[in-house]
Amino acid sequence: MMAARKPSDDDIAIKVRGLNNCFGDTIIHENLDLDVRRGEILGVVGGSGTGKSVLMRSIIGLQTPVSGEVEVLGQPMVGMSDEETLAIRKRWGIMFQGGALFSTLTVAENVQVPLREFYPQLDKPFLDSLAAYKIQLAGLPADAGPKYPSELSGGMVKRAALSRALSLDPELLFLDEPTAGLDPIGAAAFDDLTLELQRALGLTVFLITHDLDTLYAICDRVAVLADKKVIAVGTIPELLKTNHEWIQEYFNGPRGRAATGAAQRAKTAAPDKEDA
Ligand SMILES: Nc1ncnc2c1ncn2[C@@H]1O[C@H](COP(=O)(O)OP(=O)(O)OP(=O)(O)O)[C@@H](O)[C@H]1O
Repeated sequence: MMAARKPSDDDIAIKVRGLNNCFGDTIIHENLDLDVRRGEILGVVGGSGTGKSVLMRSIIGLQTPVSGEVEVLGQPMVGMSDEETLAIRKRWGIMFQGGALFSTLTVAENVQVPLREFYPQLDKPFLDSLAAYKIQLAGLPADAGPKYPSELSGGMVKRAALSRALSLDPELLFLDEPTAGLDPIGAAAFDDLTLELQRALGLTVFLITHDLDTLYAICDRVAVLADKKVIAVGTIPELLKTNHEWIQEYFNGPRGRAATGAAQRAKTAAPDKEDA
């Protein structure tokens, strides 16, 4: 296990500079800059269609930007050799929106997909035991392994997707709207799990969300996408000091106020809990 380190500007896991993306005539990102500190949970928020998923796809190399630089764990993502691409892909895990599990594979087989791709020499008993461990790590019961995604509840699908994202022991975890569609209790449980795993495994987490409770509960900092770029990055109290209309509406609207109240009540109930 890695020792917990305080995330700092001196240790950047993901660096994005001058990113430009467009589809046809539609500009999605214009000169977007972002730093994700190693060891932090960075929440990424923004209105629908502001380009959060496209940003994630640009970082992991699924979207070739028109221009700009992306560096992940010190590795420039443009112009990589095949070996470099494989080496960097081993170091991250991704949970796509909705889980994106293979419906014809069981949970255990889904978890084994990245393991088989990167370590084809592993034999079946070893793959089975690795999958069982990852399934347990994501808080699923052991009997979830042989089940198909269609046999799982929404919360279990998320956990299965998380266990697959953890299959390669990643340093970086990308989560695209992990609590979308979960009831509040399920969402809070998933947040707790994310935080627990992040702390225990020393992960850096890039977390796209619309869920204000998630931001308050587990994110170290929040990056706000608007006007085709990241308009602000900081802790929630720091963001609240900015005058941007969307930020004020988002955090000070009825849902934002409810989430602030809930976070304050949780803090009062557990005053020694580390600030998120
Ligand atoms: N492959 C594509 N081809 C054309 N347009 C695309 C493509 N992918 C995304 N877009 C467009 O880019 C914009 C940003 O999409 P993106 O999915 O990144 O938004 P988002 O901020 O993640 O939204 P949401 O919060 O609704 O998930 C949208 O207008 C979308 O329609």
